[in-house]
Amino acid sequence: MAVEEQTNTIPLLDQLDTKATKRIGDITVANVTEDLMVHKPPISFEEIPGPALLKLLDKYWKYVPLLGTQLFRSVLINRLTEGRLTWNRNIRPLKYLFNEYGPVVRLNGPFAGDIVLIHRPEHIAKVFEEEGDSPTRSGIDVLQHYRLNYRKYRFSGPYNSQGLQSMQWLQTKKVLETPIAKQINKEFEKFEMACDELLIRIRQIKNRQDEVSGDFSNELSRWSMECFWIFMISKKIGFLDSTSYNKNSEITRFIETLATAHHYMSRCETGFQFWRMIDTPYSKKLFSACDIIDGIIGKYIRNAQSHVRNNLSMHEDENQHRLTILENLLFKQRMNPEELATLLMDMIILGVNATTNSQAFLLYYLAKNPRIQRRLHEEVISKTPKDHSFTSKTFIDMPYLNACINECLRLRPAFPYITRLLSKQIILHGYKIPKGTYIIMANQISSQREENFEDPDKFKPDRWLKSSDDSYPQNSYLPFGKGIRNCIGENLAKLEMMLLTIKIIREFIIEYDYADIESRFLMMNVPDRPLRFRFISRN
Ligand code: HEM
Repeated sequence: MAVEEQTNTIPLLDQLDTKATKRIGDITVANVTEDLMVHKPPISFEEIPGPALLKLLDKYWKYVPLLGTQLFRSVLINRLTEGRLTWNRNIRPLKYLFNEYGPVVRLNGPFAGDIVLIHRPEHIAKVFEEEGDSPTRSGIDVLQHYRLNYRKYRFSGPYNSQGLQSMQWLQTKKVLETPIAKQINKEFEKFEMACDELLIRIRQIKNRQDEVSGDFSNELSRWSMECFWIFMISKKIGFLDSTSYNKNSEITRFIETLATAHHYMSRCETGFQFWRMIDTPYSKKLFSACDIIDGIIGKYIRNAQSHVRNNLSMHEDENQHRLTILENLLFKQRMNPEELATLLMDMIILGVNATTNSQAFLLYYLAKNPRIQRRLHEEVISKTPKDHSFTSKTFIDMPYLNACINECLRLRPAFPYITRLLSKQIILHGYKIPKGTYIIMANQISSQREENFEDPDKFKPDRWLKSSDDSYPQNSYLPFGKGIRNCIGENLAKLEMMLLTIKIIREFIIEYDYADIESRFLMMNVPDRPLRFRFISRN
């Protein structure tokens, strides 16, 4: 019998030997002996509850898909929720499905493979246990389309990679661990400078009531982009320099184009996907934004190529420590420039944007919780006095700051779902789930369920300070994913967020006076209102 089947063995109640008992605390329980165990065969895939199959193509027009392709094929929100939910681009439809059908929900794909939605930590654990050594995740199909069909690239990026490409990428990712850690440590000073520049900018742009304008997210975007390039090429590009705000500057164009690309990527992925057949107004806008981003990225790649050719003799180990991450990818990992361009674009459109939005939510939660902000300020001034020189060790000794970031990512993980394509059959909750099924792990839902986190809707950083005995169930909180396809930028993103938060809190009290900011799902959680924070000087 398969191992999976044995683990689903349960005793039948009417076969319990009630005389043979033992005590656990105040409770008397019947002993269950091996010979009383019965083996329940797994339940077939077809029996997993879920909304009924939609076969008729014409009905399809009524429905709006939620996520990228895999979901597009199946999630027909309006029908699935029997009209009770309108298309609002957030996580509620999935919550509804779990409430309606239980912890394992199957969505039949009228056009392609089925999808299974899960949220329980033990089910998520099982998927990761069985993910194999080259897991595949659902990618951003419209970006894949752009690369493979429009640009005729060979490779569609790490978020999409499968098969051999996936193996190559995972190899590269492993080798990069040490250079990435070194790079983050080495460039502290520059990361600090980027944060200081954002503070200067805040002082300049806030009005007489200390309020910044609605497009403060644009400033955060410049800051996280500056940090990203420091990380990649060890240089400050100047995203926050006053000259770069000029309407015609390349930097302004880059930032605006990034926002455009994000907007239309989300439109293309979540609307009806005509772009698969013909160029649509949205896909045209997305592709021309991607062309601009690709062009700028290409320039950095060419600079790195000529820098290495001109300045370094490439005798392997000798010069390894002098290579930037970008140069390392090009010359040590021998990534071809096309592949590198796709990697950088994904990192920018997804990773840099994720950092921007996570930082925005963090500032919002601090503004809405003045007591928490006060306590954080106390930790900040005691651990990082004015002349403090920052190193990666600074943050280890700041449990409350860490707790605030964890709590923000619990409530607003940048990516509310993690996906995997099953590489083999598994049993979940007694159901047999075949190889090739897409599993959607609703990370945001599991980190907001009462059984995993007490008072789940409240911003309570204290919960992260408890001893490990009281902590949350494993796999109920995975903002950076898990396993070998986890986020490569986790340490960078956390460092950026910590450094900027320290600097802001040291200088300002943050306030926010308007309606609550919720999240909107634009392929990631994005604040649904302008970030009109007040930054009140502490002096
Ligand atoms: C707060 C910020 C960020 C969050 C919350 C975040 C979250 C995630 C998540 C959930 C995944 C999928 C993991 C999985 O499937 O198991 C991921 C993948 C990835 N992230 Fe991030 N990310 C962030 C910032 C960044 C940054 C700044 C970079 C670039 C330096 C980056 C680069 C990547 C890459 C390349 C992958 C694909 C890894 C692979 O397929 O092996 N991320 N990220």
